[in-house]
Amino acid sequence: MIIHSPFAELRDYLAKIEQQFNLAAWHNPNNLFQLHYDELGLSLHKTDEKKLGAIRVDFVTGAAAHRRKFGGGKGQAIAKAVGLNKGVTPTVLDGTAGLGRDAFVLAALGCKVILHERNPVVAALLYDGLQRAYQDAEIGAWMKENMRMEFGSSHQLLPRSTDDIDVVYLDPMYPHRDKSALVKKEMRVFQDLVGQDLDADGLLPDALALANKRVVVKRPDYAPDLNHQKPSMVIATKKNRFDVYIKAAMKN
Ligand SMILES: C[S@@+](CC[C@H](N)C(=O)[O-])C[C@H]1O[C@@H](n2cnc3c(N)ncnc32)[C@H](O)[C@@H]1O
Repeated sequence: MIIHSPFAELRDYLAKIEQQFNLAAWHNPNNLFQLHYDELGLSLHKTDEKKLGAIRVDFVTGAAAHRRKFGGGKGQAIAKAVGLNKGVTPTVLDGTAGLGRDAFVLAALGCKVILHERNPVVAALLYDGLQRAYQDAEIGAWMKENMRMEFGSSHQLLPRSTDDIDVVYLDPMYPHRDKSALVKKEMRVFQDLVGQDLDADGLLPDALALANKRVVVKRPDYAPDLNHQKPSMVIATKKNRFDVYIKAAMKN
């Protein structure tokens, strides 16, 4: 897979991304997926579903900017799940980063977040989104301080981590029941791009070994417990739940 772009001056940067994430070796079934780089950065397109539009990572404008300014509050389920309290801002390792949405929510709430992503195409999108954010005059320094990614599988990276991690956050893919338009476009593309993360159970023991305080697993409400392991507590939202495995109390 190569990155298409009208900008000749970006060839070196794009070649670096192609190389870093080994995009040439990635199996692109029937050339279904394409990567483009335009004035808004790197984006993914699915050629048989033009209506879906582009999928890209944007930490700087739109919904991300709003969230950064207004946070979303420590009352929201994800904040409760990772144990955010007054004065407590844990270091979180997001072992299944995807496009970094949840990681950004956590960073906006004050956490320092390390992101792991193993899918080369998703990792390239995430990397480019982070690079553009790092260069932003307003949030660049804050982003560099609070969000960094590592390309690879958490199956290898979690046991090797030397970071002092309070919380490991996991949100592996799980088969969606709902095939209707209700399933967000991004989720549908992800199903085809990434598959089902059938090896996700194996992440829990490594996550529990690494986290000082807790492991949080995001699941659709109908999914079984990860690794068939009962959580210490469950925080339910409309369609998802956060299974929380507590190791130690959150303190400053
Ligand atoms: C459901 S998405 C995560 C979405 C993410 N929480 C967000 O808010 O954008 C799951 C992602 O985890 C990645 N993933 C699954 N297992 C992984 C592993 N063992 N190591 C690294 N990434 C993994 C998949 O490639 C996929 O991109």
